[in-house]
Amino acid sequence: MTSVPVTLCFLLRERPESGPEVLLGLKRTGFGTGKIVGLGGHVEAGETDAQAACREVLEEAGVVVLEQDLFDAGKVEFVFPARPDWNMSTRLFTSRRWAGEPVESPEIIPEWFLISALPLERMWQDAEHWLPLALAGNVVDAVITLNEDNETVASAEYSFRAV
Ligand SMILES: Nc1[nH]c(=O)nc2c1ncn2[C@H]1C[C@H](O)[C@@H](COP(=O)(O)OP(=O)(O)OP(=O)(O)O)O1
Repeated sequence: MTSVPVTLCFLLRERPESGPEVLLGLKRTGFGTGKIVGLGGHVEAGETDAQAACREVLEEAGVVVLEQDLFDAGKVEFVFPARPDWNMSTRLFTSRRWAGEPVESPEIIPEWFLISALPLERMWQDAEHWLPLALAGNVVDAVITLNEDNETVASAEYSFRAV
């Protein structure tokens, strides 16, 4: 099975009054248009996963994250049996340190969400299986297989370890 390497990078901040928040965004173009997604995208030739994560966060939300401030949150394989060309091998990162305020780009309208109230009904349906684990500080190893509709979840296999 071949799969395209991609990254997702979740910026995390503390709100003393309400609790921890994560930066997600409304996808305006390309894969997942109309959904709330994590910031990220394709790993280009010659790039490491971490380099790609930093580049994508800058391109999509105008925020500077340094590689040294990324934390490994594991990986998710997205398997689309009806569209194998969509299969993605996704490296997950979190970061609590960055420079700049998120701004919208042609690709994403960024928005902070409470981790205790993730907008799961507006995200890819599979996010409920792996996103809360990754945001809680675990290293996740997940394989999500989609149904023929390329939307609903056929199976979700995962393990995780706390760090
Ligand atoms: N089932 C799924 N659930 C999910 O939550 N995220 C998924 C997913 N399948 C793919 N993704 C994410 C991983 C990756 O970050 C993103 C696809 O990459 P991009 O946002 O870069 O796609 P685009 O079509 O916009 O491509 P570019 O033209 O390279 O920007 O979708």
